[in-house]
Amino acid sequence: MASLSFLSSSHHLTLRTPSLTLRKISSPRTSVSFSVKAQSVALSQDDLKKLAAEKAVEAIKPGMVLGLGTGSTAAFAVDQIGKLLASGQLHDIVGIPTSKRTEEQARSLGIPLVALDTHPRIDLAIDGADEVDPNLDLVKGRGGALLREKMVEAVAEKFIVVADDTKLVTGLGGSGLAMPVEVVQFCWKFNLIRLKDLFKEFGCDAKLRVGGDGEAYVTDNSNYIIDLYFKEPLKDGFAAGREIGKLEGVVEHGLFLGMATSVIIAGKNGVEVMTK
Ligand SMILES: O=C(CO)[C@H](O)[C@H](O)COP(=O)(O)O
Repeated sequence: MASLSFLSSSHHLTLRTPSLTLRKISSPRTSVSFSVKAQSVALSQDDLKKLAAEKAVEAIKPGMVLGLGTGSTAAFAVDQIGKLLASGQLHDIVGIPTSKRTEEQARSLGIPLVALDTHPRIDLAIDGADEVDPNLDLVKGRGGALLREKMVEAVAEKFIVVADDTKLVTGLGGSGLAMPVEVVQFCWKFNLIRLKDLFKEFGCDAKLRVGGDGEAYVTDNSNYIIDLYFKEPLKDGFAAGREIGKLEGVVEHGLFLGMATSVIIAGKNGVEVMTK
């Protein structure tokens, strides 16, 4: 049993119980187990992300080809992999980064990197998510890396999602936050209108993603992102994904369906491992 030994600096969530117990998730399609015992500590959201990420890293074995995710939670996993390599507790692994950001981070930590072209079989991918539903279906890509993430995670034998419990939703699209669609730059407005029309029954709004500089956000693959905002959760994520995929000029969408092997969720009550 691991125990929580760190304290947070900001955004406190206080654990008042001396130890954490198992909380069962009601979906019949997932099973849950607890593996963390906590002392009475205050945890920030970052602490929770770190906790989930480090739990996932425990699944890494020497010799593995790893998919390295993108985002603030996945970055904790990459950090931990770097630390274990540096201390000699982990060896003989290679990573395939899902974004230029992650590539830079991994290089700075001395993690050996390869490409899908030379290593088309991935043993384990670890990545964050924006929404996780009870069937372990996901929305991903608010960090803009959805295309490479999907390419890597689709071929991973095992895909562990790491998140804090703010990412749990009862239905995809239910957070009211962006569900990204990566589109080619050519006539992006045309696809924005088509996407909005496609989901008008869900009260969908569609917006071109804009970066910090006020210009259109450009992905690592030189595409744009159209963010979809739903007023109510999608009834059928698979049907939605199929319909989006039919639009010419759409490169990828942020619905990651049937891909996660397990989801590690950290919350104020502890760490839950949800599996199918
Ligand atoms: O899909 C992603 C990036 O494209 C991220 O995994 C997702 O946005 C979650 O990020 P964070 O861990 O920062 O909340």
